[in-house]
Amino acid sequence: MQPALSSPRLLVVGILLSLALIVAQRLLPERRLDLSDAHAGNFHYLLDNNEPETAGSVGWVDESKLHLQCHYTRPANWQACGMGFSLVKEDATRGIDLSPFSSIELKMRFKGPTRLIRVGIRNFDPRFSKADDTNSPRPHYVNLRVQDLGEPLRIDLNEFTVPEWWIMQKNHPREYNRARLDNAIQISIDIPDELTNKTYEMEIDHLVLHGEWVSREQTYLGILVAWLLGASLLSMHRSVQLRQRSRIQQREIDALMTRTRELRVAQDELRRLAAVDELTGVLNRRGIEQVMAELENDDEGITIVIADIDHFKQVNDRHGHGKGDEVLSRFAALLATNVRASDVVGRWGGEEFVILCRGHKLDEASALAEKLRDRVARFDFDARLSLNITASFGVAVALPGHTAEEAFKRADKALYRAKSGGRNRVESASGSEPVSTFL
Ligand SMILES: Nc1nc2c(ncn2[C@@H]2O[C@H](COP(=O)(O)OP(=O)(O)OP(=O)(O)O)[C@@H](O)[C@H]2O)c(=O)[nH]1
Repeated sequence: MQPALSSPRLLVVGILLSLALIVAQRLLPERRLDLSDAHAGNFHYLLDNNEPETAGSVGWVDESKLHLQCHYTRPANWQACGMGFSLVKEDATRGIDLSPFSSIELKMRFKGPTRLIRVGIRNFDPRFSKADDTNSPRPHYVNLRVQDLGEPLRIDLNEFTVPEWWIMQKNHPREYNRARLDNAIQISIDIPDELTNKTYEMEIDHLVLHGEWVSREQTYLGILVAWLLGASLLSMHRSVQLRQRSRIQQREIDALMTRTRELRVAQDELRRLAAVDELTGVLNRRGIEQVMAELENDDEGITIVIADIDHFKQVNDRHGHGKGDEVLSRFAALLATNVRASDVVGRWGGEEFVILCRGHKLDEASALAEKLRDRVARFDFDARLSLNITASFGVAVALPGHTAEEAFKRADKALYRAKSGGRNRVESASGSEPVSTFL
């Protein structure tokens, strides 16, 4: 199944969102600050000299304070003709950060015998500017040709430069002379020319700062950061998912291994049960055959003792089949407890049992059979009934390299002799040769 947060789907969503942001940035309305708007409470003032009465006249033509005329009648130390637009409110040292703005739009009319007018921006820099020194805020200027003033002009804020005369005059460290408009307190328009005995008139139609609410650079940076953030979140999400998946897989592997172990134990138990006689708990015929096959390959040879209960039919007849079963169980237990741990006891069938021992010493095997015979004869199989039984034993050995099957046949023949010789006896097959067919 495709996960809800699939990578291709996220990629498409991310691309669409990025495109939408780029388009939205372009469609956003402009940031505007109209300094010529008479109703916006902007403060305009005249740029003139200190003694306008004596030196001439600079004044507003009407109450809009956007239209001025100046005429100096005699030269003075310092003269000015222009208007200023204040960018401060109560605190004269705190202006406007113009970095969100990119340009100034200016439309004005001008009359007078000069070729250039000057647009200036004063930036208050607390490192060296003083509130009571109007020349201390760093000036930035752009000169405009009078002949270009017929049409509205767009002046890029990057065009403004710090004038040399100010740099010379102040002698500040170099970094103070760099153009910087982060705390602009005034924008001015004036005439950088000879003023005496000349008449100038200027009228501002509009003076508007333009900028973007969110710049293109900010938009692209935002998109880039969002992509990086998204990619990191996605890779974190994926790594958590992978870790969870690997934990689940590990748990499944553990469960499988546990199940395999359980199955192996159950299989071993089944195998064991398949080789065990249900009534007596010793090996059954299948189990005996397996052990015989294993011992056959042994270097030490194999000893086979066959034990057969005498007249067992009478036990069943006299005491019932249930009692007969009990006797069989006890007989098996008696054999098992009287042989070595390395010997194997099994029930061949009915009342016939087999003891398999490693080695091929016939006298030792006969002694073992004799011991068992004696124990059986003296064992009380039921205290209440005083049930005593006897058993006959046939013994044979197979030398290394000889088959157990052949030794088994000889042990069986020996057992037959024990039975026919009166029972409650041990008979051993002489040697280890194959049994002749007429025996
Ligand atoms: N209770 C019981 N009896 C069994 C079982 N298997 C075989 N028998 C009985 O064992 C008896 C064997 O009898 P026979 O083969 O005549 O041998 P026997 O009576 O022991 O006589 P000999 O072997 O000649 O001494 C039969 O009556 C079988 O029914 C068993 O699992 N339980």
